[in-house]
Amino acid sequence: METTPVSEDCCVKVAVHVRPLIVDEKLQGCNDCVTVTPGKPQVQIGTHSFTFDHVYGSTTGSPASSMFDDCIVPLVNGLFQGYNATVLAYGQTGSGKTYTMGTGFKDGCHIGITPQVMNALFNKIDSLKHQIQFQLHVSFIEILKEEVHDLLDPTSPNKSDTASTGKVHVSGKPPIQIRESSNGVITLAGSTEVSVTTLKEMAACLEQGSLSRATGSTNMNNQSSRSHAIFTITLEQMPITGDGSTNGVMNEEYLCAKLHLVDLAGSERAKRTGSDGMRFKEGVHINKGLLALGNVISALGDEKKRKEGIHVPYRDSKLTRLLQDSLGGNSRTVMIACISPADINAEETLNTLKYANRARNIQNKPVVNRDPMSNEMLKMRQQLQYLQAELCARGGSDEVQVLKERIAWLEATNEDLCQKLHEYRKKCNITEQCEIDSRNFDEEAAKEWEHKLLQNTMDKELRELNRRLEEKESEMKLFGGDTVALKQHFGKKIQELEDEKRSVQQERDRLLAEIENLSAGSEGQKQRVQDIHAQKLKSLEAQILDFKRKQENQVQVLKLKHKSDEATKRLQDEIQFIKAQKVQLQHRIKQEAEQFRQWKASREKELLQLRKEGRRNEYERHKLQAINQRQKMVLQRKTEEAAMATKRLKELLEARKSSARDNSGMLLQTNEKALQRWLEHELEVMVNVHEVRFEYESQSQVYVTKSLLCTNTDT
Ligand SMILES: Nc1ncnc2c1ncn2[C@@H]1O[C@H](COP(=O)(O)OP(=O)(O)OP(=O)(O)O)[C@@H](O)[C@H]1O
Repeated sequence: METTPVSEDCCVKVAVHVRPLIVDEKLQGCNDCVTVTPGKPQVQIGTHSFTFDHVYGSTTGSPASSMFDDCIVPLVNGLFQGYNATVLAYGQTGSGKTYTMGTGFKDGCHIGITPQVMNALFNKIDSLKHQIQFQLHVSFIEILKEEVHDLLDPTSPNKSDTASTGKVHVSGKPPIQIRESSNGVITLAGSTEVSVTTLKEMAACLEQGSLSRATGSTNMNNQSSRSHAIFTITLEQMPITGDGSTNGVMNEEYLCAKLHLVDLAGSERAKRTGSDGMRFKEGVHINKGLLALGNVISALGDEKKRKEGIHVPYRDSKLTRLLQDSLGGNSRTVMIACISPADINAEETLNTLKYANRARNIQNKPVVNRDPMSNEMLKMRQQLQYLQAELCARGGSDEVQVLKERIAWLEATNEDLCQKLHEYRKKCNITEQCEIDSRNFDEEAAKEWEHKLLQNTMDKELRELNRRLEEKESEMKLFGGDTVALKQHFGKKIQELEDEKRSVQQERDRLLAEIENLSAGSEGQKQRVQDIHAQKLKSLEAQILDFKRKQENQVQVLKLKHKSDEATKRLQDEIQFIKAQKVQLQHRIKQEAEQFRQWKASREKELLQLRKEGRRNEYERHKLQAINQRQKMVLQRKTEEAAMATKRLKELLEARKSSARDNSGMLLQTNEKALQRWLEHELEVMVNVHEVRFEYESQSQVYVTKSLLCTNTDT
């Protein structure tokens, strides 16, 4: 989707929503510490005072019911004119963001901005459906611990059961990738875009996504959103022609706009939310994303820094990357800062107000989003109209033929463009289909596929640029030829006029000479000569008139030449622009190929490493096998020795029995001690053998696992 050139500069609008004290806060005996100046969009907290575009809630602020009409209706209307829009709810945990946005579907009850947007959208569509054909798509994603998850993934199980228990849950699909297209538009590869035709269908998407969203219980909110959620509505429109059909590929009125409804996770302090373990980790990610958002707002909100062209750190988090267009880009944006009036939250409330105050300085540049091919055609048509006007101004002359040829050529180009637009749309559909299919590939295949697709797209773009360049250059040649023809024509006319001027001067000289002679002649002769002179004067006057007309023609020709020079200049600029685009694209192709090469090289290095490890494990295994073999032999020997010793022991016992009375007690004692030492030694050897065997078996297990891994990666 391309956009028309700069349309308007507009600041991010900021509204504050002060929620009432909730039961928990009342039970803790909290006091209201936020004051709203009656009749003014002004908030005071302690010694600080802030002015915003609107302030809702509290006893003296505007009623929250007017928030939709004041802030959101202009954005919805803008969608129908092709302007992107964003509504962003920001604030500490438990301050009422989800309540305000209406993205927390609860017990079938819909309150908040999103359901109201859906109603307004369908009401407007209903009133325009006879003139315009609409197409609506919705997507719903969440950013959870720096991963983007699809909340409308039809393959993920229904989470309604877990949601009600307050347990954190996530979508089953792999995280979605953020991509930036050639014209800088941020897209989500692989997120579900549901086509909807009725309010009911859209509401069902909101419900499904809300139920799938990660929520969890903290000390500050028993149903706290643990992720940033973005509900996006895409509105495409195409006027219907008199015969009831849409204008299709020939239409330059095709518009497409997106509305992002963003419910951010709340900023929180682990101490106050009482979060530990998983909830603590979530909190860290939430705060990191919000910090990155704060840095972006600071960079954009500081006029001095902006003028100095300071780097805006959009790439520091997924959240800021996705909101790139909403903050400082192609979107009309409203930020709703949600605050709690309770004095225990005073510090967080002050921070939120400071944050929101900085956001007011952000300048966006929303533009009407049109189809690129339609734009190109619009330009061609304007050129055609200009040439037709030029043709009328020239009347019938030699150049008419040249212009007619150019018009025919332009019409042929126009047709060619229509055909290309048709093919382009078809390819887009195929690409979309391919993208859906590719979700099932494993990571490596997907990466290769993505690289090929990107290279193909960029090659196509390059071919298209070359084609346009050729076209413009041949057009330039035509203009060049045109200029030569004009010059020849102009030179010829000047020569003709010079000749005529000379002959008129000669005639005038001759007449003057005759007048001189006339004074010397008779009366009758005088009369005759006077008649002749009257006639000649008449014809001279006619010649002068003709001369004047030709001079006027000459002026016309000069004007045309001037216009032609301007058109040549324009073409030259266009050619320069296309050439610059071409260089950029070639650079990108090179960069992308280099990135892919590096990725491939690191992947191969990893494989090599794994193979090396495999070989090392194999060697270890052999070593352990040898040790084991040795230990087995020792064991065998010791077992034999043990058998021998047992035998000896038996014999000794026998001997002891038989000569108990005869032998002295001393000898028996010595034998028993030797036997005990031997038994201890045997025991130690057996323990050693057992340990070695255990080690061998566990190493074998590790080896088998790694070999399996290696085999999988090789395949
Ligand atoms: N304007 C309001 N009027 C009445 N109750 C409200 C209002 N705003 C919020 N609440 C209540 O306050 C509680 C917290 O609101 P909510 O869940 O919307 O906060 P949150 O900012 O989204 O929190 P988190 O960032 O933790 O998700 C809820 O019980 C909600 O019903």
